[in-house]
Amino acid sequence: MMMTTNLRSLEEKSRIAIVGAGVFGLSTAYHLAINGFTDVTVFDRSPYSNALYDQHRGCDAASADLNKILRASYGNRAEYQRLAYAAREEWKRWNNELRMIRKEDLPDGLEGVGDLYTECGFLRLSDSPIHPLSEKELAGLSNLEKQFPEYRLKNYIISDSSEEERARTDGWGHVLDSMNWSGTGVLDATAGYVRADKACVWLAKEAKQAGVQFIEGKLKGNVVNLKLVESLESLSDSKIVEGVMTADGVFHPADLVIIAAGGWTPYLVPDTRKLLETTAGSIISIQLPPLQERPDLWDKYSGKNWPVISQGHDAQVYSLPQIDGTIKIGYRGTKFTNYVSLPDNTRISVPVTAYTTPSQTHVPVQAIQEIKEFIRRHFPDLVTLGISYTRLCWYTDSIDNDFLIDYVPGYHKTLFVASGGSGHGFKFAPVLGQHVLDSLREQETDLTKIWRWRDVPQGRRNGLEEGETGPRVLLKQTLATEADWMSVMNV
Ligand SMILES: Cc1cc2nc3c(=O)[nH]c(=O)nc-3n(C[C@H](O)[C@H](O)[C@H](O)COP(=O)(O)OP(=O)(O)OC[C@H]3O[C@@H](n4cnc5c(N)ncnc54)[C@H](O)[C@@H]3O)c2cc1C
Repeated sequence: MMMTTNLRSLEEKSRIAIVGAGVFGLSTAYHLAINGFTDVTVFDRSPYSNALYDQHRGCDAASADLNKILRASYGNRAEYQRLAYAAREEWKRWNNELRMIRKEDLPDGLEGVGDLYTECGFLRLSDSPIHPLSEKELAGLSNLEKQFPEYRLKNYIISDSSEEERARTDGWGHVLDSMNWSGTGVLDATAGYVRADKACVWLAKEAKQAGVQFIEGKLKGNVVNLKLVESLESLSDSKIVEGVMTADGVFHPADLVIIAAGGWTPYLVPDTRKLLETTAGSIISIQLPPLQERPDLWDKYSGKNWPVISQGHDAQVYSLPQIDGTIKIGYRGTKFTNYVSLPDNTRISVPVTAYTTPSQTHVPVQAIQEIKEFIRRHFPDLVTLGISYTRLCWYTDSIDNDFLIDYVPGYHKTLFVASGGSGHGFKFAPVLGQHVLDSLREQETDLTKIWRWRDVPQGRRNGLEEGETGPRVLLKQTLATEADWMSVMNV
């Protein structure tokens, strides 16, 4: 068969296969469908957007999580600030939509969910007299204040712990008092948290209603290969993807394949390996005693009384308010990598699926120690409760923290990548796909420009190589031994 080398054009009837049902895949699918695309299929090997799946166990998707932070303070990155506020409006709209649904009509998995977005505020702490924000971030704040008057009104910079300062925090002083904390901090009362797992269920439901097909499961949803047009496979600069192969041996033809596979993206698309690297963040949970026993703790740590709190530059350790009695605390100070050898002798970092009980050893000791210190200092009333579970959560870091959303060069517009969430992608779930669509249509905007395929800046190449010292460490070198694990886990 003669193959054309013309670029494929995107049409509403194009067969589009999306690999990955995290927020990048789900949001893209949803926005394609509501914009008239009629043949969109999402593949995922973990059916975690399905209400019946236990979100927290055995799933390596970054999006499958209890909650995520929504904030708009983005250093001096006005594009993300604007996008975060646009997303915030949509999260509020989703809240309203959910509130309008009668209890008995709520979709499976969303029973009793309440709001998807809770505006509880975000308090960033530093113990040093130096402000917790860098100069760059401070410049960003003043930029935000200029653009968003609401932000100016609801952003409190606390430079000491005086009564007067506390009085200026609109009632948030009780949090500082309870933490027995004095130092510098910034409280952004226009931020909060979103229910991550529930939002995926909601977005998947919306996408299905708009006509998106889902193929999920270990075999039928597991994309093992991109199928290239045979006669062109040997010509490296002239490839056409004609569909995906799943682990059950079925070939699914497609005019366009969108890879939104989170930490597995560099594995599936070798071309992305210079731009993306998969690294782990560590999460622990503390389970409060049952509500009947300790209503005071449930109340104190609920989003109506308690903000998201972080400490250190770039929120090295952070905690979120309780959900159903679970308090999540994360550590992001060191990036942990998991390099494996591929059959072609390249080595890349890939996710380890890790839901662990306290007796297992999958979270780096360093992370646990930093988190324990954070708990001891700021949550003295939780110390005796101990850690109920630990989990690695896999980031897909791009070289510059900007997402990677574009056609992969050399595939005649049959292969597209939507990934590189770099630890801050979730909050954009409601609006992200809209901008992916701009990229698909090759419309140049502020966002498509920063997310497009790019060259690795000079001198940055080594930043993505194995074994780099400093803030990136090989995971296997950092795990606790079974013998010392139990003592590490006791707060
Ligand atoms: C610890 C942690 C904390 C974070 N905190 C925040 C936060 O507070 N606020 C915020 O905005 N963002 C946060 N993020 C970032 C955010 O979670 C991510 O940017 C976002 O969830 C990435 O979504 P994704 O769709 O790219 O990937 P994922 O959610 O990882 O989804 C990828 C999907 O692809 C599937 N997949 C992979 N390979 C295949 C295959 N071969 N076949 C079929 N399916 C496949 C996987 O099963 C998975 O479901 C955090 C991330 C981490 C790790």
